[in-house]
Amino acid sequence: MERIMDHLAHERSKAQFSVEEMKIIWAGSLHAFQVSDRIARLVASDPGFRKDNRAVLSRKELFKSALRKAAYVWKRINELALSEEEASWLRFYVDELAYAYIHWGMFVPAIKGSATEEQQQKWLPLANNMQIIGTYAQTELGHGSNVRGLETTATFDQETDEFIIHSPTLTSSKWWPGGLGKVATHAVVYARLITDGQDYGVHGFLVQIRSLDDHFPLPGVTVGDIGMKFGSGAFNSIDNGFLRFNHVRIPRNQMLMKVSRVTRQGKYVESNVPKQLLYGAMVYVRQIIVADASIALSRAVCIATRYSAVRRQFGPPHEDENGKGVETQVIDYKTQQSRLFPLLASAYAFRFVGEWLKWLYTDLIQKLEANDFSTLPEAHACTAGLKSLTTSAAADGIKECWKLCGGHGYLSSSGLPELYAAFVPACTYEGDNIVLLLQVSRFLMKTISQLQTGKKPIGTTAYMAHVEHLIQCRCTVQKAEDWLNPSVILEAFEARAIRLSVACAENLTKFATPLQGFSELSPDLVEAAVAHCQLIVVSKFIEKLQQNIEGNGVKQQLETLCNIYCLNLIHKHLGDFLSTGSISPKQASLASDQLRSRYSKLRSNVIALVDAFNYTDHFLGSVLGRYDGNVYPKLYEEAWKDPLNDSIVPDGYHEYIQPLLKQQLQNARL
Ligand SMILES: CCCCCCCCCCCCC/C=C/C(=O)SCCNC(=O)CCNC(=O)[C@H](O)C(C)(C)COP(=O)(O)OP(=O)(O)OC[C@H]1O[C@@H](n2cnc3c(N)ncnc32)[C@H](O)[C@@H]1OP(=O)(O)O
Ligand SMILES: Cc1cc2nc3c(=O)[nH]c(=O)nc-3n(C[C@H](O)[C@H](O)[C@H](O)COP(=O)(O)OP(=O)(O)OC[C@H]3O[C@@H](n4cnc5c(N)ncnc54)[C@H](O)[C@@H]3O)c2cc1C
Repeated sequence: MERIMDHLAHERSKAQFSVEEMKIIWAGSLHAFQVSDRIARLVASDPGFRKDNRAVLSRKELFKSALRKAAYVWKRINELALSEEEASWLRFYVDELAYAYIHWGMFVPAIKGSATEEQQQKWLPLANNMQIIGTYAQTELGHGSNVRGLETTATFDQETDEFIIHSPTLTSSKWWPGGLGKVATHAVVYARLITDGQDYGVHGFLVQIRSLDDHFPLPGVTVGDIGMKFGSGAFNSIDNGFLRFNHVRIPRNQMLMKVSRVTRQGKYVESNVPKQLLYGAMVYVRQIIVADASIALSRAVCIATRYSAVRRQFGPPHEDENGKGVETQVIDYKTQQSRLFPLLASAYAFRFVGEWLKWLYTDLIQKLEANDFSTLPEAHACTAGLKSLTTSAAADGIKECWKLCGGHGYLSSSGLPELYAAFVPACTYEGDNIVLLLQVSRFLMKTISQLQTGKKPIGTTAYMAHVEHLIQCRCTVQKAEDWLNPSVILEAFEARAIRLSVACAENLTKFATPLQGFSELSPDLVEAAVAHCQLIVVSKFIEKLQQNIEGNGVKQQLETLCNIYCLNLIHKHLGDFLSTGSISPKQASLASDQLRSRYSKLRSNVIALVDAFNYTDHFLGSVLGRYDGNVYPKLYEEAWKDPLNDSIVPDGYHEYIQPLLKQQLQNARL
């Protein structure tokens, strides 16, 4: 036991940089670090936020426990008079999915984004004080991705000045909204607006669905939970629900009227803001999900890295720091490094691109407030594309981390199965990842076609202005060290991205209609979108390194991580880089040499690099990822806690095992 604890301490002593300074870089600022650190400790030390029994709770117990915690969170927020920032850290570290995620993450933003000032003044105080609990009811049984295909109707009745909300078919039943099944009192419902017999497409409406007195559904409302979801714990603590309306009436002023409105006379009037602002809540949440992806991946990487340093298998006996003969730490196997270290690098890369995306979103909101809508298409493409790229990579990465931990990774107590089950739906919710990449490719094709009209591409597509150079340029790498030059890396990624996009644009012209071309070429378009999004991540990592980064050795570690992130992508997508002629086979081989050498350079710092995430043992929720590395005694202790070990002879022995054994005995005697 002592040896293992010493072992991680020894790993930490090998770090070549200031972990404390890196913690600040990871958090984003000294202030963010101090607040998050304080709240993380507060949560970890409060028995009311215990979560180690989640995997063995039944669905009903789990749901009730999530309700209890959500109420306790609210109580603590008020008792401690926490600021909005502190409150959101508290919800984050409690780490239990409940209705509050949708209430704060989607219901409130949807009101802020789509309601008029007057409507906000009425509804936001109620929502902010949790006097009403809201959900975001967009998806239906028959349609999720195709929002324009939603079937719920909101028909204006001029006589009573009301909308009649109705579910005309089974497939129009709302299906999936979180917090809807058993908790929400109100919902932002997306429905087709019909007035004067004309269908004006999908709009948002604020609908009360349950009584505020006894919590029963209001007349005409049928509502319930859609059932168990993948994995134990995870999303089963939340009540994703179904909802059907039978001619439910709401006042006209409960249509969210920022984008367009219906007058007392039933006239449909558009405002001067683009109709896409109706989808504003999705842009907001997609940006948050990119930050979630870096957190989910970094949690898994932290667990797998610490455990890989503790775990030993095979190898010529080494001497440890005390001169004892020991086997090889699995983290020293090159295969383990080549699977794990790129994930560590990705966690940092996603953190920085998430930080940038947050800035982009804030900038967008400021511009929208000034009636400048020019950056909306780019913000939509960036949030959609990066949500897709980072969640797919994080979900795959978490699964890889569990395999990196061998058999013990499969145990609930490793924390990895639940983390995976909780995170993998991020590839689907807030937009299926492929559907979102197709949105990016549509944006790219539009940008390319506009190049011919002389329109200058801006922001993340600015590189497209250099299309002629990027189509012809040749990568200058001659030796492995040349791959450490950021401008060489950037040019290779730009060349690959633009060549894939231009090839798609050229191929599209070969089809009878753009629609047909888009459909036939969609796999290629998705690849082009991935290449563009990876370029954004790479360029934002490189930009981060150009900032003033303080702290002993911190910048050097980030440079190594950036190199690993980029070179590993080249390695994984070699087909693209070679087929587009962005690099040569010889340069690809030099990139692999350099990648191997970066792994060796990173090795002594990896434990400190995961310590810099500053995750408490409570938040990690993993025996394998414990800070002290005291894995084996704790695994043994955890095993004893399983309810099956409550009795020595299991329940069912007398009914099912004993008769069997006795029967065999009788047979044997015969
Ligand atoms: C244990 C720890 C784990 C941590 C996990 C944290 C958990 C967090 C909590 C989890 C909460 C989950 C909550 C989930 C909620 C949901 O899922 S809500 C439902 C979300 N639904 C979707 O995302 C649907 C996806 N579909 C769409 O977004 C769109 O309908 C579409 C695909 C974009 C539509 O395509 P299309 O029909 O072709 O487009 P149009 O509708 O006609 O649009 C025309 C133009 O508008 C542009 N556009 C589209 N969307 C937006 C937008 N959001 N913003 C700005 N612009 C947009 C589009 O590109 C078109 O532009 P042009 O090409 O210029 O015409
Ligand atoms: C855990 C969870 C929580 C959720 N929470 C909410 C919520 O709070 N509120 C809410 O309204 N919704 C919620 N959703 C629903 C979610 O937003 C949708 O499931 C999501 O948008 C995907 O839509 P879909 O289910 O219709 O998938 P589909 O579109 O049916 O996807 C099925 C397959 O078809 C493919 N596909 C679809 N269209 C195309 C296309 N044009 N081109 C190529 N391939 C295509 C997809 O890639 C996918 O492989 C939640 C979902 C989950 C899993």
